[in-house]
Amino acid sequence: MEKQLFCWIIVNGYLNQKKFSDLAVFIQRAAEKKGVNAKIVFNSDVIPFIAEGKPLLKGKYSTLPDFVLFMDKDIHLARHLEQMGIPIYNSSTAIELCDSKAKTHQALVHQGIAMPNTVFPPFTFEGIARKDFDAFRVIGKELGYPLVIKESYGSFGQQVYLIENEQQLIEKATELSHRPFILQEFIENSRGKDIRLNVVGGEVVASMKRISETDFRANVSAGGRTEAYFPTDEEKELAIKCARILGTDYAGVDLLFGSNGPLVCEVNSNTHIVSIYESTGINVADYMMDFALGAGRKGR
Ligand SMILES: Nc1ncnc2c1ncn2[C@@H]1O[C@H](COP(=O)(O)OP(=O)(O)OP(=O)(O)O)[C@@H](O)[C@H]1O
Repeated sequence: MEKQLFCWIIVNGYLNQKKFSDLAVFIQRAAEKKGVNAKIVFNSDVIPFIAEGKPLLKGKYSTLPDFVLFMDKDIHLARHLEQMGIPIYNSSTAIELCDSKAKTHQALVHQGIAMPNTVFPPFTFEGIARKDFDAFRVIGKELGYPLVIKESYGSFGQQVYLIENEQQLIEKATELSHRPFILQEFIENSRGKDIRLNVVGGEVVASMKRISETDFRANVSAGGRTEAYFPTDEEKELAIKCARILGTDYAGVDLLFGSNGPLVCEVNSNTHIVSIYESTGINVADYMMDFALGAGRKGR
């Protein structure tokens, strides 16, 4: 009899526990349907450490998994598991590139990917460079107003700000002086709407449109609603290309409606697939499981 496979679904143990638990249970059900024994593991419950030059784990577990679906952004844990020889999806490199909006845009820039004009402002962790507001005045003139500030590390639209004028720009740059961020031209044509394309193993498997009547951000947590969406070939191609360049096995690729075609907004390595199921009836977790089960044979 074939040995039953055992996987971990790793989710964040610190933030919004309910949201991450719902996501993990959703994936766990998909695993069970395929005969895989899946355990939900919070990143806070496993501690990577190096002892006598070897990567080891301490924490609440008794058996190591055959593979891991990594739905968190804990890059050190992800890399540590790889160093222990455990196959993980997505890879730590892909997670790292998606986690930082600055790194995502820089990874995509030479690859013919359409994106909003984007600026990487002067930055030091001491906040010194931010005191040079002349640079921001130049950036404001270059991008025009309104413009968008996005903290490099953020989710659910909570660290994305619409800046209407120079005064607001200086205030926000001061407020964020110790946190990395990027600035972008505001894509007026996409105000309050965007699309999310879920790409698994190089194919678009589900898509939805997010719409907000009240906020420039289309995020559901910012009051947006979702509906099923049928992407154009151009949109699909762009999403697949972004997922491939960033090395993701599965990704939620967000696109904006540019006036001359789709523009990449960002790429999520730990995409929340429950709302896309609710609006399309498509269970992305089934595809993710198939990918993980087949990846050994096909290679990444
Ligand atoms: N340059 C832009 N022009 C117009 N709207 C934008 C722009 N960038 C972002 N938005 C809007 O703001 C929302 C949040 O931005 P973004 O996706 O980059 O942040 P996030 O916090 O990572 O969101 P998520 O959790 O959905 O991944 C987008 O879904 C989009 O509706």
